[in-house]
Amino acid sequence: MALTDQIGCLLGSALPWLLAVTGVLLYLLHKIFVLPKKTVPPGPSGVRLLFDILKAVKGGTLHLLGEKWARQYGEIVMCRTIIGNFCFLNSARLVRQVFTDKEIELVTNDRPKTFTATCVMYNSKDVSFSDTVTNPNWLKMRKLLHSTIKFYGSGVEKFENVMQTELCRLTKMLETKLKTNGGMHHGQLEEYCEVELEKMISTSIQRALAILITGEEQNPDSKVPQLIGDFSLCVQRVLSPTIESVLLTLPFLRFFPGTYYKELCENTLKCRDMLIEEVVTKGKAKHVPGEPKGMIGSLLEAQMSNDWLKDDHIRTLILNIIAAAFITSNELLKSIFLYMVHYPQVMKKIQQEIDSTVEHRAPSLDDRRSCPFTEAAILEVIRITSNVPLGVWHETREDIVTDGYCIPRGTVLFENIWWMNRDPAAFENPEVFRPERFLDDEGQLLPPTHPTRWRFLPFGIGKRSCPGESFARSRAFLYVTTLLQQFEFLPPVNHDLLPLRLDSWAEGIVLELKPCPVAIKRRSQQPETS
Ligand code: HEM
Repeated sequence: MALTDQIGCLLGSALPWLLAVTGVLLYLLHKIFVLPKKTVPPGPSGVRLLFDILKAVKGGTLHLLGEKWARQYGEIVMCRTIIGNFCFLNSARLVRQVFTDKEIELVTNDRPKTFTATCVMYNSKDVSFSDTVTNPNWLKMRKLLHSTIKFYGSGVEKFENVMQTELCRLTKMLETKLKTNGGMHHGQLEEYCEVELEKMISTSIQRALAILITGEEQNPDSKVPQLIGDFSLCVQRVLSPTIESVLLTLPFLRFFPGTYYKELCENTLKCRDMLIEEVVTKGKAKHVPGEPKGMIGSLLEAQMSNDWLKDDHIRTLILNIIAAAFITSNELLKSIFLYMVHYPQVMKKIQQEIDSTVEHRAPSLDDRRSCPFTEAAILEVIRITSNVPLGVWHETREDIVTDGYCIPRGTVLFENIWWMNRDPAAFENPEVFRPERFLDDEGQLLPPTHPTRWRFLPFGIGKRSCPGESFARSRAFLYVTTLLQQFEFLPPVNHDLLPLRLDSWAEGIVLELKPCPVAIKRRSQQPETS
């Protein structure tokens, strides 16, 4: 055999070995020099992990598990399981970086697939639970939703008038209740009575929302306020992590006779369709071009100049606004008044501020500037209750690298609002209810650029941040000032006062305060009603 043939033969038989060794070497080099830059974030692992997650989802305590892991692993926590990857973002710095960094924001702001979007939101045609992939009109819809809420949400005369009229109705109703139910309180005959906080607040918000959306006064037989409450409650149930995860995995259960899932889905769709009929179909029939009434009117007006805006889009926009505005505001207001009962000294300070600035007239949104303590108290309730504890979940569309860690494509991202508001590195003595933490030395509200406010992200940040922040805070201000101007909120006499304990709030994407009776009493220096 010629020498060249022998070399060829030798090389031929050694080639696979050469390739294998080179491959291993390249892999090791890659592992040593490239992979460290793409290290997966720290986090729990092992056989118990999936069990712990499922148990927390079932018990509605995923935010508490997130808190435990944040304490254990730090700013970023990754859980890799056979059902998917979950990543907890545990600081404002990191949340800002992941959701607003120009290099990655386009791939960190999608939503994971949900049963709610598919089933309730007409096959993902909405804003809250869809994204640019599932809904090609998402960006245009989000802008429209923002302008609709903004126009009706803050500083606008119409919003203020509607809220003041509704609050006047609510205070009159409470006065009538006081007159008819007056009784003994602390040994003295006084006009006080017990009210069910949740009923009082939710009925009032339902009415106000009905007027803002339809642009019409609601006569006593209008079905809209009740439907707003019923639909929102159904969405809150479907969206609870337990139900949502079961229905997402086994969607056929919604057709399974005799199950809670079937009943819940049927009720949700029934309420949705009745609400759409009352608001959108009837609103369309009454709409006069050029004379829009309410939010539905302005959406119908926008439809005339936007070919892409179909009826399904208008329906989902209305459903998104109703569910988001009702559930969150309802929970926030209930929590605020419960905190007032537990912290009478804070209630008194708010009342003093109202007495000295608003005096006897009806509070207005302009008064926000001269009532910094009230504004701070509202922010402090938002902080301490963190009632949207893990935000609305995001999903990564591609692998991303942040802080040197690699978060793979398809990972569900949780903005760990619950922990961020409890992190002692962000808020001193976080477990203490102290509105002053949002005030400067002169008693003025800290500006949004101040480090304390910068670390406070209860409404999210970036492309998916809550478009209803201003709406929610303006509305809370009008409720708090109007009711505290006229009433004291006290512990109930015939029931125990609901304690400020973790288990006083039930699970959900928005934590829900349990039934909470409180007593009210007319303030001794009675301001005039408007
Ligand atoms: C205390 C009151 C509220 C809180 C704490 C709150 C909080 C949040 C949070 C954390 C998100 C998710 C942000 C993200 O994905 O990064 C969100 C989204 C949203 N909120 Fe709010 N919210 C409140 C009130 C409202 C109100 C009153 C409205 C409507 C008028 C509203 C409408 C929405 C909508 C439509 C989204 C989805 C936005 C999107 O997916 O692009 N929210 N909210």
